Amino acid sequence: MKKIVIAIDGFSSCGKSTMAKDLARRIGYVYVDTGAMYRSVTLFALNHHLFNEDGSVKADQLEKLMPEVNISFKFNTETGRPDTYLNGVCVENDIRGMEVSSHVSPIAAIPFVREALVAQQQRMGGDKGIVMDGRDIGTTVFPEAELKIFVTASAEVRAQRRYDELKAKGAEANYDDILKNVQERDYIDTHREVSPLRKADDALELDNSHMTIEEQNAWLMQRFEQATK
Ligand SMILES: Nc1ncnc2c1ncn2[C@@H]1O[C@H](COP(=O)(O)OP(=O)(O)O)[C@@H](O)[C@H]1O
Ligand SMILES: Nc1ccn([C@@H]2O[C@H](COP(=O)(O)OP(=O)(O)O)[C@@H](O)[C@H]2O)c(=O)n1
Repeated sequence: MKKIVIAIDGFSSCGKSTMAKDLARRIGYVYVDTGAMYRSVTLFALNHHLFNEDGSVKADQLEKLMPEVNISFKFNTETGRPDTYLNGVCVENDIRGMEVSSHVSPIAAIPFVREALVAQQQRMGGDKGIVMDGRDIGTTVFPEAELKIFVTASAEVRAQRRYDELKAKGAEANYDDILKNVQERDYIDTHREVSPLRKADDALELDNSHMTIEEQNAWLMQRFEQATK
């Protein structure tokens, strides 16, 4: 069967990677979490002290160091999902914590960061057979994707899901802080100049506020079947 590109965009913590990962596994496609790439650049910037006290980025210094940022993915057979590597080191846990979450949006608004990551993402999808999730996949990375999904859910529902996830991992979590972070990132992601988060005109919208994971996975599978029949 002809392979296609599947672009899944939407707001923070609404279940994009959960659905994307499940679909990729079921149909034998590669899954790419582009948020993990922006998170990895953020971790690199934190490790190199490239944030000013007011939270802004020392962009000139980061630009010089960008050639040293090498992001890759390796499939983890135990978890059944790809782990993210920054310069050869697995950073899967480090990039999911609140410190990276609260610094990632200004990094993702920098044009040279987006240019570098978008080019890498387009190379990864060159042979199709890929499910990619993020904010700008259907609008900028793969505007010609055969199937585009735009996922939403209320900010409160999303914050609760993220809170439950951090708690289950035994990590520190405060619901109010997470809600504030989700709302701040939504604002920055939708208002930045370069590739702001928005629904592509030809994307199918899914509000999964009141859906279970199984229901949304089944919904996506049906859309895939319709797109490839
Ligand atoms: N429909 C759903 N109902 C309840 N929890 C969900 C649902 N979809 C995803 N989740 C959970 O919400 C959290 C955020 O989902 P995730 O896929 O990481 O979101 P995103 O990739 O959009 O940031 C995860 O812990 C995931 O297991
Ligand atoms: N394609 C993408 C993916 C993520 N991002 C940025 O990276 C951040 C983290 O993305 P993520 O998908 O890991 O975020 P969550 O939805 O998991 O909270 C987002 O808040 C965006 O600022 C982006 O700008 N473009």
